[in-house]
Amino acid sequence: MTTTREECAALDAADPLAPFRAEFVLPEGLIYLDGNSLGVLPARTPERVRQVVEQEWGQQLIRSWNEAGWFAKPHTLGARVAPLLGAAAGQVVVCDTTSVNLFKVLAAALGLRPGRSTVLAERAAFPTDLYIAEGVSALAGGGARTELLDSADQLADRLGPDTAVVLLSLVDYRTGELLDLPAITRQVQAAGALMVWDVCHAVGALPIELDANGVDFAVGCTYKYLNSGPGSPAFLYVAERHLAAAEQPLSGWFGHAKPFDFEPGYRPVDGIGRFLTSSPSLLGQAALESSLEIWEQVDLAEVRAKSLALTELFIELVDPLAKYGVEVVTPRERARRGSQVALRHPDGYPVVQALIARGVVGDFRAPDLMRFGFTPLYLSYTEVWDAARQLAEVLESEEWREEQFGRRGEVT
Ligand SMILES: Cc1ncc(COP(=O)(O)O)c(C=O)c1O
Ligand SMILES: Nc1c(O)cccc1C(=O)C[C@H](N)C(=O)O
Repeated sequence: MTTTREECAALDAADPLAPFRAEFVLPEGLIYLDGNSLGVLPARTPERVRQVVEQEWGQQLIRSWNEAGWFAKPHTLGARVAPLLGAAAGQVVVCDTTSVNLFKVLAAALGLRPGRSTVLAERAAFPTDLYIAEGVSALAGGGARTELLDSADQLADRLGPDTAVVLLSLVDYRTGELLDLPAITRQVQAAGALMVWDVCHAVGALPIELDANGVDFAVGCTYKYLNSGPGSPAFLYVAERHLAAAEQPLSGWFGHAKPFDFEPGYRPVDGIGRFLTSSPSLLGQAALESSLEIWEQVDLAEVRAKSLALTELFIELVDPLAKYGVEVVTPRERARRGSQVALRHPDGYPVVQALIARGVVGDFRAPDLMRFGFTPLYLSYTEVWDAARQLAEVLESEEWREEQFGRRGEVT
């Protein structure tokens, strides 16, 4: 028995998260299934950004560094992101980008494991993570190198006395697979290595328990499920027990013990502040501040429950599309699934383009994956039903073959 549109409407009527939809700007007639790449605009954000521009910058000018709390923002925002990560305060700062933060924590982690020189990472990781790991390994000296795993399942064979750090994404950006954070963290630490999680595709999509699982380091972005806008500042987490000894190489003045003493030598401040480098981007932070006001009202258990229900519904509705060559790549087991569904199709690129032309926005990742992100705060069950129907129509009509939708292999 397939779920009907009427049943979806009933699920929407009973949805405890439904009121949050009014918090977001959703373009008329669009079903947005790409919030796993760029989250939508919160309705309250333009006003908050305007206030920072016109009031804090325009009127208060330089006084805002103190009076509007600009200096402290990396910390105050870090403390507000921390609950989304299952982290006590004092271990999270908001700053820079995911790539830059990854550079800092990987270098710090390598420094905490002298005598060990291997970084293990998944071959299928989001490429910037691998590029950064390569860069850090090259700079670390001592023959440090990054080695790639075909999957995290290989850890049992590959962890060894030379493994310094393991870097993994909690949710895979392509397949949407969710890894077992508690078990993997334990396994890595049992081998004497340190665990770094990239939580870009997990934060705001499901509860994350960094402290409870003794994670060493984590990094992530705020422009996906957290809705803070393109290029909004990222965050990093360093477990309290590492803060005294951890050293990061981007030793800019914001990480200095006394930045306004303008000393010639670098002296890192105690605590998580040593992972800061330079002046924060206040406008991006204003947007994050605004979206966090929404997140502070959200129960992450409800988000996870709805996320699983939405992805399950979509999988159920697209399963019959196997007759058009569609294969569900995302794990069906709840415990192994993040908040997106990836479908394999040899002509995934033009199919996604045809779907976008119909007002259903997903995306495509080479070589053949169509990705659909499910954001519980602003997506309804009915929209998921409608999106699956539109996909079925695109495949049935073969309209994706039209010239305008391009061909496989084109870049999005
Ligand atoms: C898993 C993952 N890590 C890192 C990044 C890169 O982040 P940034 O460009 O903000 O450094 C992304 C997305 O862009 C991502 O999906
Ligand atoms: N960060 C992005 C950007 O600056 C431009 C285009 C896309 C992105 C993304 O976030 C891509 C995303 N991480 C992905 O999962 O593919």
